[in-house]
Amino acid sequence: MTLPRFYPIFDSADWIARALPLGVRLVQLRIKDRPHDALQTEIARARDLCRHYGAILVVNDHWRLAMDLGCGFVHLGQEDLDHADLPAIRAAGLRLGISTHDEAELDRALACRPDYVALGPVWPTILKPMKWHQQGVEKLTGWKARIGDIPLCAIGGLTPERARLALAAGADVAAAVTDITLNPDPSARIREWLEVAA
Ligand SMILES: Cc1ncc(COP(=O)(O)OP(=O)(O)O)c(N)n1
Ligand SMILES: Cc1nc(C(=O)O)sc1CCOP(=O)(O)O
Ligand SMILES: [Mg+2]
Repeated sequence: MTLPRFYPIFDSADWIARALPLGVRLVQLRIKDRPHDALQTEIARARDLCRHYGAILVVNDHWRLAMDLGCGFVHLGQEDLDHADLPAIRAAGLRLGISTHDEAELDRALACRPDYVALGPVWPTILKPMKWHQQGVEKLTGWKARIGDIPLCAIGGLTPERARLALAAGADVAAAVTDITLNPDPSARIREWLEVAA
C-alpha cells in the first residue's frame, strides 16, 4: 500500500482537527494514561474527523478500542505485541504498523505481516526515554532493503530538513511529534512538512 509521506503524531483529537484542514492525510492518535471513557471519546472524534477529511487515522496502542470503534489502522510497539490479539485485529480488517529498533524486532515485525514498519529513533528524541539513542539515517537504507515493498516509516527527532534525508535514504514515510507540537507556530511548521512530503 502507498501511504502519505508526512505522518504527524498527536495526543488529542483537537490537534488532529487543527492539522487536517492544512492537508494532513495520515495521522496517529497517541494517548497515554487517560481513563477508558476519555480515550473512547477522543478516538471516536479523531475517527470522525479523519473520515470527514478522507485521512487515514492510526490509533496507537489501544487496538481493542480501535476495533470496537470501527477504526482502520493501529500502531503497536514490541511490548504491545506481547498482549495484542493479532488474529482478532486482522479479522476485524485493521491495518497494522509496528515499531522496530533492531534486527530481532524487525524479524518479529515481519512475521506479523505489517502494513508498515517503523524504525527509530533515527535521530535522538526528547519525547520519551529510549534504550536506543540514535539509529542513524543509513540504517533506513538497510531496513528498506530488508522489507521491500512494505512502507518504511522513519521516526525520532525528525524535522522537515531531516525528513528529506530520511526519505532519500529509503524511508517512505516520515513521522514527527515534538517538531510540531513544541513549535511556536505549529500550523506553519505543518505546512513546511507538507512541502517536503509533496
Ligand atoms: C510511527 C510510530 N513509530 C513508533 C512508535 C512507537 O511505538 P511504541 O514502541 O509502542 O511506543 P509508544 O508510542 O506506544 O510509546 C509509534 N507510536 N509510532
Ligand atoms: C513515539 C516514538 N517512538 C519512537 C521509536 O523509535 O520507536 S521515537 C518516538 C518519539 C518521536 O517523537 P519526536 O518526533 O518528537 O522525536
Ligand atoms: Mg505502544
